[in-house]
Amino acid sequence: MDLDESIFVAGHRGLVGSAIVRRLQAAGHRRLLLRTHAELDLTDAAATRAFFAAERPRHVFLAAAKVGGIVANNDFPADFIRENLAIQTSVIDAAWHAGVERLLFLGSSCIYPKHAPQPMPESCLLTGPLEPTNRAYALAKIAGIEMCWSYNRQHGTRYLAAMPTNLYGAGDNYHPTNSHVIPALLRKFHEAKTRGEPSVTVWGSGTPRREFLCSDDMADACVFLMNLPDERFDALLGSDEAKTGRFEPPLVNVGVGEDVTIAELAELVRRTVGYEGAIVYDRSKPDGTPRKLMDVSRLAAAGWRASTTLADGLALAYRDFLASEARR
Ligand SMILES: NC(=O)C1=CN([C@@H]2O[C@H](COP(=O)(O)OP(=O)(O)OC[C@H]3O[C@@H](n4cnc5c(N)ncnc54)[C@H](OP(=O)(O)O)[C@@H]3O)[C@@H](O)[C@H]2O)C=CC1
Ligand SMILES: C[C@H]1O[C@H](OP(=O)(O)OP(=O)(O)OC[C@H]2O[C@@H](n3cnc4c(=O)[nH]c(N)nc43)[C@H](O)[C@@H]2O)[C@@H](O)[C@@H](O)C1=O
Repeated sequence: MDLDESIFVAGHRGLVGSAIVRRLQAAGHRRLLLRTHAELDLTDAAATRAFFAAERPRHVFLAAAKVGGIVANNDFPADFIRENLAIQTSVIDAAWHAGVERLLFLGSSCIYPKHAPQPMPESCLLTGPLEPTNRAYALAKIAGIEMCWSYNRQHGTRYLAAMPTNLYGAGDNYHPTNSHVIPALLRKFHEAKTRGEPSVTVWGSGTPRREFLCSDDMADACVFLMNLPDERFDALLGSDEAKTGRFEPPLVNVGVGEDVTIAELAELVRRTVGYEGAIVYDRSKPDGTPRKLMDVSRLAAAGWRASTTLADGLALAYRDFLASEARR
């Protein structure tokens, strides 16, 4: 991406979108196209197409989505499937009409089967039943991958789908119930410390394993992928199964390649916050997928690795949580 080419970052005020903007600005990109949800509702296909026709972005990072943790996904499946299908359909189709050169669609590791082999390679897509707590969201994301693949096959576009593992970092959603586990635990441990409470309740059994990637690393991976030279970018676009007989969607996992149990994570967050009370488990809350570890060999072969340790990332995230509380 040249520094003067126009780049649309959809969802630029979110966890990942804001990190992508910081990363692009640090690299000197001068023509970022940014619209808030209020300025442009990406579920509105006509408005999205008009925006693309007027602004003609060359590159698109599709980081706008309806996003939430395990309980939000489980409680509002209709919202998750409807909004995500609508956003990605509007943006991918408008990008094609406007002649966008490259588009990066962000999915999620929950697209893979609940009992996928660990670590999960891209090739295990569509090989088994999904985790029920986020099946609606996962199916929307799978449809997004298929859309990228279909537009590439039919229209010769270059749309790549990147599947991030669980993310956290500056600008996260710290809602007590709708958020993901790291922002939720930062809030819970911090509030228990400041109120002098004897224990913190962690959902589920503590046994599920998760892999956590800092949003700044995620943004770095996204920009790395979009900057790959043509031949290496195109190698990630897979192949047309009708012609090759091979199931190779335009898909790349983004993760760190290591995971921890939720109990280990809770202990790390407890130490990060400096809370000295006990941890108790609420087994009435869902565990979700038992394990979700990405096979990141495809991305590593392309030349990218994560650089932030979980301990450093948690310290950064806790500082961000404190800053966001101070602004309230
Ligand atoms: N966070 C995580 O752990 C993971 C995230 N992902 C994926 O990464 C991507 C980014 O997620 P993340 O940054 O965490 O999400 P956030 O919720 O932090 O940000 C999403 C952004 O999309 C915007 N948005 C939502 N709906 C619309 C709409 N209809 N029109 C315009 N803008 C809209 C939001 O704006 P507003 O807030 O104003 O509605 C927000 O700025 C998503 O595709 C997500 O599925 C994948 C795996 C894990
Ligand atoms: C990124 C991913 O995010 C969602 O899936 P998930 O991996 O299950 O994400 P989570 O962060 O919400 O939970 C991880 C684990 O942590 C446990 N847990 C403990 N205590 C809290 C807690 O207080 N809050 C939350 N949210 N979880 C907790 C929780 O019970 C679970 O075992 C998908 O729906 C989907 O959106 C998706 O793609």
